[in-house]
Amino acid sequence: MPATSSPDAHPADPLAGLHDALLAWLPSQRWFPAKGREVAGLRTVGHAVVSAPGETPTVEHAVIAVSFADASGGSAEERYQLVLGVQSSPPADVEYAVIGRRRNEEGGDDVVYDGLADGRISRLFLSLITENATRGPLRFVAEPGTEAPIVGPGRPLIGEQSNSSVIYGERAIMKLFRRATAGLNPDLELHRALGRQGSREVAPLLGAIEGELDGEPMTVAMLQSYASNSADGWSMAQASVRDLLAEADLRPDEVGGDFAGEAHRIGKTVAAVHLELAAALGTQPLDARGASDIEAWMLERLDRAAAAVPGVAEQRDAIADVLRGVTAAEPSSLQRIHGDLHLGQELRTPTGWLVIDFEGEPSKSLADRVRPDSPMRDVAAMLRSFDYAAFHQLSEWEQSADDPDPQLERRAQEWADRNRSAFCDGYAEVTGTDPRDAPELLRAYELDKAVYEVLYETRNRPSWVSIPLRSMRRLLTPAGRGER
Ligand SMILES: Nc1ncnc2c1ncn2[C@@H]1O[C@H](COP(=O)(O)OP(=O)(O)O)[C@@H](O)[C@H]1O
Ligand SMILES: O=P(O)(O)O[C@H]1O[C@H](CO)[C@@H](O[C@H]2O[C@H](CO)[C@@H](O)[C@H](O)[C@H]2O)[C@H](O)[C@H]1O
Repeated sequence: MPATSSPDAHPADPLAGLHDALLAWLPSQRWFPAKGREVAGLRTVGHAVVSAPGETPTVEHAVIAVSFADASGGSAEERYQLVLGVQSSPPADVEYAVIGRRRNEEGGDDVVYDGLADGRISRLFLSLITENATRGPLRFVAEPGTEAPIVGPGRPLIGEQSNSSVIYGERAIMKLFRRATAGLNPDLELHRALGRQGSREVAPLLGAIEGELDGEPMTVAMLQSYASNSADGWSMAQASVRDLLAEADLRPDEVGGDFAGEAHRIGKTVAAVHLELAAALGTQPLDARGASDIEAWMLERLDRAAAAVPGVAEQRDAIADVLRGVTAAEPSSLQRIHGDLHLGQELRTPTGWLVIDFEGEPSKSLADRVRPDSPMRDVAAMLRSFDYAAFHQLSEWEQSADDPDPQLERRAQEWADRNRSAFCDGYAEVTGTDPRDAPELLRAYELDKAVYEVLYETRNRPSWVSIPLRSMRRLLTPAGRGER
């Protein structure tokens, strides 16, 4: 069935003439997560003009609701934020971002385009933040006590992103949250809490844009200090694994580009963030009741993954047994955590590591993303990421080689073990608690993450799914239990 604009779109809907163009444009946007799903319709649920009368271009902020024909791949309807530039003839450098044309009040046509592509619009947003301005329902707020960045145009960040960011002259970075959700976005909330705690493990928050959805506050965007001259942990780890697989006769500690020193530092950084989050936002005991709630969420998501992926369904009962390890574990504590940690969420700066993107797993509801959880979830997610780094290279190598080499698989496993262990050592040094001392809890969280990843990869990057499937099998064997 072809996608149509919603029949209940109000004639006064300012985007009414643009629905079909938007429906054609959305699937080509990296941040639009529902690429494979059949779209049933679109309606505008929020709209405001942000530019002042007479300002060129006209800038609009909109929230659209996209509904899907098939609800089994996720929610039946998802809401997204748009910043739109509107001008009869916009400059040539935003041509690539054009969405479509819309009739204007004079009876002519305007071009409507993705506003973040236009340096004039990103400059306007930055100056409104520094002025603590209000435009319609949008409030632009500078973070108290921070130095105002020099106002200038931003350049859109090109790369793999769930949201959309613009960078201001290597000084600041603004992220527009694409998924529109009523409530305070945890990325903003936790950056604010950590910044006020004096954290050196996150980039300082410089400001935010706040709006409204369903009569509640909503986070539109977040501005923070830009760490220039930084590299992300995933790229660095990939370079290290590449060196190892090229020198298959050597051990991970013998080749150039050994990553264990960095893995140890990342462990210390994650531990410091956990201590700071606990100090800023408190802790609560992980008692029998809390553990049984966590077990119930894990089992629920296991069943969702099993319904979608046969490889998970086959192992469902064995996985469930491991997940029940959460209730068998010693009492510990719950607190706010990162929630979706991986090597790509760590930036190596000349002075240390920064943790970014505290939004939590993108497919979870806001209520689930802000729920206190065990810090073990983050630790387990990092351990998974070391596995990913090692085995992603191997699976690529295997796909291109005629004759798979078992020696390389052993080497990749050595790389993962060495770095997982260095990470845990670093974590234990700072918190005084070694994650490996709670092996059943750690294993349950690692397996829960692997199950999530199998579903994530099936929906987003099917050629990667063998990586978490391989780990899932390893975590179900007795040999996969030991961390040391
Ligand atoms: N403070 C920062 N300094 C430098 N680069 C950053 C900073 N924050 C984010 N980035 C870059 O932007 C990318 C996307 O940021 P992220 O917060 O992960 O966005 P998303 O939620 O869209 O995935 C990161 O991978 C990193 O390259
Ligand atoms: O970065 P996001 O918050 O959008 O997180 C999602 O995408 C991640 C991939 O970009 C995904 O992470 C998985 O792949 C990583 C390698 O690309 C690997 O390091 C992680 O360990 C693995 O989980 C993440 O799960 C997903 O929520």
